[in-house]
This record gives sequence, C-alpha cells and structure tokens, in this order.
Amino acid sequence: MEVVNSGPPPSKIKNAMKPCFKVGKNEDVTCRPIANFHPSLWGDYFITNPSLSSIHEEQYEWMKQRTTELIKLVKGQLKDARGSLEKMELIDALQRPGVAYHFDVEINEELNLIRRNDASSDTDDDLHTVALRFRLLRQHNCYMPSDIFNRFMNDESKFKEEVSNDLEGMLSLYEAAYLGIPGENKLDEAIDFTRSHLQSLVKHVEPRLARKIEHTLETPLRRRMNRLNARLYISIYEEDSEKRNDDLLELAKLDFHILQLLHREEVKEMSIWWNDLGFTTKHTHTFIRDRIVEGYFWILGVYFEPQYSKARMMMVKVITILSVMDDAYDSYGTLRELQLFTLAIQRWELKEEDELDENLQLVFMAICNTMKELEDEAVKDGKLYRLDYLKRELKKAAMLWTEEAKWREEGYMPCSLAEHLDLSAKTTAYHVLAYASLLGIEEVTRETLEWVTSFPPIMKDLGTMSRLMDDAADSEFEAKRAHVVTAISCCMKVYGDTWEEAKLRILGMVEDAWKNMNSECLHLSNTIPSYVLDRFVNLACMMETVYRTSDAYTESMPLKKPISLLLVEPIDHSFTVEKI
Ligand SMILES: CC(C)=CCC/C(C)=C/CC/C(C)=C/COP(=O)(O)OP(=O)(O)O
Repeated sequence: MEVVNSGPPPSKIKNAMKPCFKVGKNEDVTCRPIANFHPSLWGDYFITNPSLSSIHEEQYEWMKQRTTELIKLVKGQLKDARGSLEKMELIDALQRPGVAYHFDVEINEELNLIRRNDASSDTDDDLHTVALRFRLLRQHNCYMPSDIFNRFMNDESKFKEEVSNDLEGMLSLYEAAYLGIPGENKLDEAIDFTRSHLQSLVKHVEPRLARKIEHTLETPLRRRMNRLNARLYISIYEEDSEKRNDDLLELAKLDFHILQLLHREEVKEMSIWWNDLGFTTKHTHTFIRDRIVEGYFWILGVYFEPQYSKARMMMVKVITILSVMDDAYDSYGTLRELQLFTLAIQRWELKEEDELDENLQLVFMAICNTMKELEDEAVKDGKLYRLDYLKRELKKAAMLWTEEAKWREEGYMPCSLAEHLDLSAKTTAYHVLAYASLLGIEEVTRETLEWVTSFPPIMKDLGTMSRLMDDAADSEFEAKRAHVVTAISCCMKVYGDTWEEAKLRILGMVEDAWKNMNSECLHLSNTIPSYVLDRFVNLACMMETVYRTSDAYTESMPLKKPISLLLVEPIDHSFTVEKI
C-alpha cells in the first residue's frame, strides 16, 4: 500500500497532551482549545448564483421525456443481450455512470438468473468473465466462493504469469478482489499481482487505456463515491469508440444533468437553512466549522437518487448538527462548560443556571431547533418514533464526547489501541450518521432501526474505519491543535512504532475493516434490505473520498474540485440541446 508520509516529527505529539489556548483580555481568561478553522470556501455561492438553477421548463420536460425513451430502449437491450457476459457488461456499464437505479428490477432478475445458471458450474470462462460475475454478485450481497479464481493460479498459490498478458482480465480481477472478506488471501495476492502489472503496463499502452488503468488504480470501484465516479467515468466511456453504447451514453449524460439540477436546488436550500441557524452571522467559523456544502457533498455520496431527496435533506441536517456538536466539544468548550452542556442535552432543556456562554447556547438552540424540524418531517409520515432513537443516540454521543474531553484535559494516554478504539470508534458518531441515513426512508422497519442502534458489528466496522482514517489523515493538524490522543500517537507509544510504521499499521487495519464490512454485508443480506446496507457501504466510501489523503472536511480545499464537478460544472450534453 502506498502511504503519503506527511507526519510531524514525534516531538510534536507531546503537544497533544496540552489542552488549551488562552483567549480573553483580562485576568479572568477562559482557556479554550480553539482550532482556528478556515472560513467556508463557498459562502453564499449556491444561494446567490441564479445561473445555477435557471432552466427552461420546455427544455426540462423534453429532457425528462427523452430520458424515459432511452430507459425503455436500454431495457430492451438488456433483455435481448445474448449470453451472460453481454448482460453482465451492460449491467456494469449501467452501474458505473450511475443510471442503474432506473433498472433495479431488471438487473436483479438478470443477476438471479446468472447466479443460478453460471455461478456453480465449472466453465472455461475467461478471467474477465469470472471476475466480473464475482464482483457483480458480491456487490449485490450474494456470496460467491473465491475458489473460482484457482484456475488462474499455480501450485504455489500465485497467479500464473500468462494472466499478466490479459489486460481486461487484470482490470476486472483488480476490481473484484476489493470485494474480499477476511481469510481470502488469494484476493490480497490478486491485488498485489494486478496492481504491479497494471502499473508497469500504463507506460506501454495508448493514452485512452492508460487513463482507464490510472483511474482504476487510483481507487477501486468498491470504494468510490458513485456520483463522482459517474462524472469521471462518463468521459472515459465516451472515448471508448469500440465498446461505447451511444444510447447509454446519452442517457447517462441526460440523467446526470437532470440530477445535477435537483442537487443544486437542494444544496441551495441547505445553505439557506444553515444561514438561518445563526452561526454565519455570529462569525463562529474559527471554532465551529462552516462546511454546509462539504456536508451536503458527503451525504450526496450516501444517496444521490431523486427518490431519496427527503432522506438526503434530513441527513444533511444531522451531519451538520453532529459537526457543530463535535466542534463544541473539541474546539470550544472547557471541561466544566461541556459537563453542563452535556447535562442540558440529557434533559433536552437549557436552564438559566446552566450558565452557558452565548456560543454554547447557540449550539444548543441549533440542535433543538433542528430536532424539532426533523420531528415535524417525521410526524407527516407518522414516524415520530424514529426521532426518539436519534435523540437517544445524540445523548449517548454527548456523554462520550465529554469522556473524550476529560481524556484531553487529563492528558490521558490509553494503555492499548483497543482501549483508544473502544471510545474513539464511537466518538466519530459515524454510527449515528448511519442511523440518520434511514430516517427518511419510508420502507425501513422498526426492527431494522432497533438493530442499527444496537451498535452491531457492521456499525463497529464503520466506526473503526472512520476513526482510523480520520486519525491517520489529520494527525498533523490535530497535533498542532493540542488535541486528544490519536491512533497514531497511541501506536507509537504502545508498539514503539515510528510515525510511518504507525500510519502503515493503521491503514492495514482500515483494510481489515473493509473486509469485515464486505463479510457483514453478505451475512446480513437475508435479514437487512440492500437499500439499507448500501447506505453503510456508501458511508465507508465517503471516508475514502474525504479522508484518504488528508482531512478534507476540516481543511476543505481538496474537495473544491470534486464539489464543483458535481454541483457547479455542467456536463456536456450539447447534443440534447441541439435536438430541441
Ligand atoms: C470523525 C469522522 C470522520 C466523523 C464522520 C461523521 C461525521 C459526524 C461528520 C461530521 C463532521 C465531523 C465531526 C468530522 C470529523 O471531525 P474531526 O476530525 O474533528 O473528528 P474528531 O473530533 O472525532 O477527531
């Protein structure tokens, strides 16, 4: 694994134990761990830019109608495709640009047939066919044994050298191997083998293929944010004159454009909502991150489809509130204030004697007002009970954040990485966010909600992944911020690791968490619907998107281009306009 080594020298880590920066002019100074976050990179951009939402009704209606025609056409093509390879390639070509949601029923039917007819038979299919079938079925949470790859391996459990001549096969194997579960060593071997051969091939193939290989190696499909991948993939697909399906390409571009209009409306609405909470007028951005657009982008990775619009907006409100709370605990409140604040959260009421300063009062009001809005939304659907669970989760999170603040105040260093993770895999609140992803999905049952809030293994995987990636990514920033102990400093102390060794160890644990998550998805597929499991996998993908190279939520410049690609820059669909 490639690791970017940007860690500070170990001497800086000692700062992590010193909790406060002093602010204030007189004797009675309050000691606050102010983080000095940078202001929003977007400001009111999505509110005040009228060109983003201007569209002729006539043009819009035409595009919707054309989309419907194209969907019908492609459905016919899927039905008529000869043989399972052709069908699987079409399914893959529908998934990558993000239009598969129009074909859910048809794809499920086809994959069920493929599973029944092909999966167990020992055919002499080529590597591309075998790997594509393995990936598509596992992505749909159907177990396929990895032994199907034995045919391509030698007696020493290494891939046969001739596999390295099969570019298409290697690309498919590489993507398939990221669906692995614990113990499937041959899939680790597949990743090493294909990566090293693909890396050396890049220099010897035509530019279009080189771009395709580089795109694949940058991040495997399993871990990509699907909307961003759609945008990047459409331009790669467009160049592929040999395999390209023009109807599908037109559909992909039109659909992306139509959804982009919806997403722009939503981010505008969320930006107005955020301004109304009052943080922007009070200029709190140095200690409360002003990241509504980045938060929206995060949730767009969890679901982008139009039918999830309401769920998406509800979830954006929750991530925003979690972000504000996390900052109140990590970069504003003193321990005494936080204890009072936590008590107020437990009783869900602010009393005069709580003596919280106006910024913490603002945070408290933001939480209460947002919960009220979410309740109003839930009441409309007769699902008020869903908010009770969320309240309970927020109360628990507040207790855990106080615990973390205590560790910070005392300069406490956990005795083991397990002790660190025991608390810190929950203080990312990723499991709370995972719960929130279900708030606005009508079909989710009460049993499923109860299961999610019981912190089952898949939530533990998400929590661990989010904590380890967060700690690995922002350790330098955190160390400068005199923050709590991170997984990096913990490994350095417990195992005597250097900074680089600690980072490698942690990223290895992230790989394990992904395998556990893959395995959980297969296990749970009989009891938990895929529209629930997909949310959790997508949340994991967003950790890869936001945190793989740095903490791009806190220092958000690296997200500027991806956000612009999804919400600002129009996709070239000039052919559609010409037709009007
Ligand atoms: C930690 C994490 C990846 C959380 C993801 C889900 C979530 C609730 C996002 C909201 C924003 C947030 C708290 C980001 C992490 O900040 P931070 O780096 O200051 O988190 P920390 O205080 O827990 O280290």
